[in-house]
Amino acid sequence: MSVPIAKSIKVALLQFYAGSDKIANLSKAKEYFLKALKKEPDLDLLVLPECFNSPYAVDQFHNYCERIPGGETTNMLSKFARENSINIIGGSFPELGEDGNVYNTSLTFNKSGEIVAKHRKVHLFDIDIPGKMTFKESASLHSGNKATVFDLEGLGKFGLAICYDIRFPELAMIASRRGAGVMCYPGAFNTVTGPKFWTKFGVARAIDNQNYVILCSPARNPNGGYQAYGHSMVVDPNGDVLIEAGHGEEIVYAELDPQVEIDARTSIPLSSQRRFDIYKDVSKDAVTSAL
Ligand SMILES: O=C(O)CCC(=O)C(=O)O
Repeated sequence: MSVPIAKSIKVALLQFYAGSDKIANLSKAKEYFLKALKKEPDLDLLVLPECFNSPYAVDQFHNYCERIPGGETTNMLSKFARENSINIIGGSFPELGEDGNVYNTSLTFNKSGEIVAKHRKVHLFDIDIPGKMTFKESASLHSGNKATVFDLEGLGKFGLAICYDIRFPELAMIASRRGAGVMCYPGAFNTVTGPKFWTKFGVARAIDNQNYVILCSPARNPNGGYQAYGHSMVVDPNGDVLIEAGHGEEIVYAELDPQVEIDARTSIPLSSQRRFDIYKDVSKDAVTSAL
């Protein structure tokens, strides 16, 4: 029986908002890292929100984008992870790709500061709810073209996607079929769709796949611009919300217990009851998780 998460994982979700000064945003991220580690020195994992080094605005992404590796955001995250021997899921920030296009990209670093995962947001946030919310990421961003699943040494297997990606259950399913025990979404829902959907998606992806789900949002910015929903949360494999932030700047902490996941999967054994023979019109990925 493979074990999706290898040990109890102590995680901190850093919910803060970004301003227009990129260097100040990076300093703020570092300040929040240090705050979290001071409060909980034995943390295994730090998680940042979507677009933590720039305003969340389609006309701004190209002003903040940088190369990976080599850019100042990647360098700061890598250095902090290495110097503090801590794993970091680095929210997301605008990446200048080798093709000259800009992507909304999330990096994960291991304790040695190495990049172990890179996810480019696959589903761009293009919606129009008349009079309430219009957003068109595709006006300035290009989309990624792969699902992201990776190992964090000593902790287990993770899936990673960004915000709007959560509306497409396939990415989380692929991660789960490949053995992930945790699905993480840095995400910046807003005050229109957040109250209606955010928690439901977190719970749905957890129950669908019987894994932990981490949602990490920016805080609401009192100085205007895009208003994120906040409410960073951790949901357990039974769909119970373990911890939930408000909408201001704060850090929330949770512990992911492997036994809860094992119990959920063994008592309701969805993975052995799946009928891939009748799902032929839905993508089917390699199955490596035996639970
Ligand atoms: O799906 C939603 O309602 C919000 C998505 C979003 O804000 C994003 O993808 O950044």
